[in-house]
Amino acid sequence: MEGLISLKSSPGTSLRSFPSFNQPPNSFARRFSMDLPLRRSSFPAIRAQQPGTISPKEEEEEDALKVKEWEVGMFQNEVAASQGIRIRRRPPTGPPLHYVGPFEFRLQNDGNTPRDILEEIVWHKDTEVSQMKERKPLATLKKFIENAPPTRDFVGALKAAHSRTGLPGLIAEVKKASPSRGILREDFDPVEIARAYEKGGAACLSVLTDEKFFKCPLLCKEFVIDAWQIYYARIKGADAILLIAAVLPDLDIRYMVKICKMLGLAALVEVHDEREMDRVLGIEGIELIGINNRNLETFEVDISNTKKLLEGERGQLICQKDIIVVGESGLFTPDHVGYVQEAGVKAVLVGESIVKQSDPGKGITGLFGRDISL
Ligand SMILES: O=C(O)c1ccccc1NCC(=O)[C@H](O)[C@H](O)COP(=O)(O)O
Repeated sequence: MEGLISLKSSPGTSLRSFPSFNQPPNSFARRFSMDLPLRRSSFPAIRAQQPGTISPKEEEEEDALKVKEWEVGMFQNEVAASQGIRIRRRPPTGPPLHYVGPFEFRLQNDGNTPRDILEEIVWHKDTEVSQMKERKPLATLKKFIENAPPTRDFVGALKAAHSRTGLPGLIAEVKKASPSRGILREDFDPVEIARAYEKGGAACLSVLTDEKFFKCPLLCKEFVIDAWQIYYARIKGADAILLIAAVLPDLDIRYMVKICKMLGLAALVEVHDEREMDRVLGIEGIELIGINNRNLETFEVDISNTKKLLEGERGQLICQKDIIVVGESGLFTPDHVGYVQEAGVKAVLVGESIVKQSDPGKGITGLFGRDISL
């Protein structure tokens, strides 16, 4: 699965070959009719496994909301915009990334050109997922899942690390490069780095999900835009998956969280500002919230963002709901870790500061100011 490690455009493929090229925008109707059953009664598996997570009244309200959205024919971008989401989904004409021959080109305009890196990533992901779904339809993935080994307890591993060390449980990120920082490590051996993290005391790993060599539970760090990706991550060995509130409307998050539960995956729901935090706190069944200190549209990093989002009523609600908060991005020193811990996080997700070290395991000791493997 392509993730943060390989955020490159696919090699010169013509937009004509993309199956979704001529399809209408990703309306809820089209997407849910393809990926997920709509009606309440068509969710027996989810309901059977999740007794009591949602009251009948809430279910009715949820269904009414869905039907309403279908009736008024709201497209996903409109629903998303109404929730303050600035990221738009890929338009049917797609981004003008590929030109076919010297004489064919498309005029760029605001509607068919991504506004920022996150939007570009999401649009690219849309074409990539469409292609992958053609090769491996959902029905095929479901058959694999029937025989897949059980998932490891991602949230449990973070809690255990926190109680063992008194420090935030570490999700150590294996990444070669990032859009904001470029190449982080030339001699990139993901298996070796992950082993060093494990030895250095990481509770969990954030990594591409096609490797199965580690005891630590794995977070599939992806730009999830389609439920298909969750099934795919599960068969590739993920124990948890990232859902980004800046990209996904509430309804998508709700359904995706349910799918994660059904598949035994933890969902790390990532927020960056107060509005996203409030949206996510309004969704039932969320166990893990990541506060990203990096603005994914501007790349600005500010670790005081974690503190800001955990102050006052939001922090109290998070405690009441027993949600584990993960402080993400821009953590380089024991002071940084102490600062976000003081703000209320019980786990941290760290990439750059440890992946760049010649011994990433020792990088963890440097980050926490002591050996956390003991
Ligand atoms: O890191 C980026 O440049 C980036 C750009 C666009 C979308 C996501 C991006 N990064 C994801 C992350 O937030 C970080 O990989 C993760 O939180 C670790 O951050 P750090 O410790 O600062 O490497």
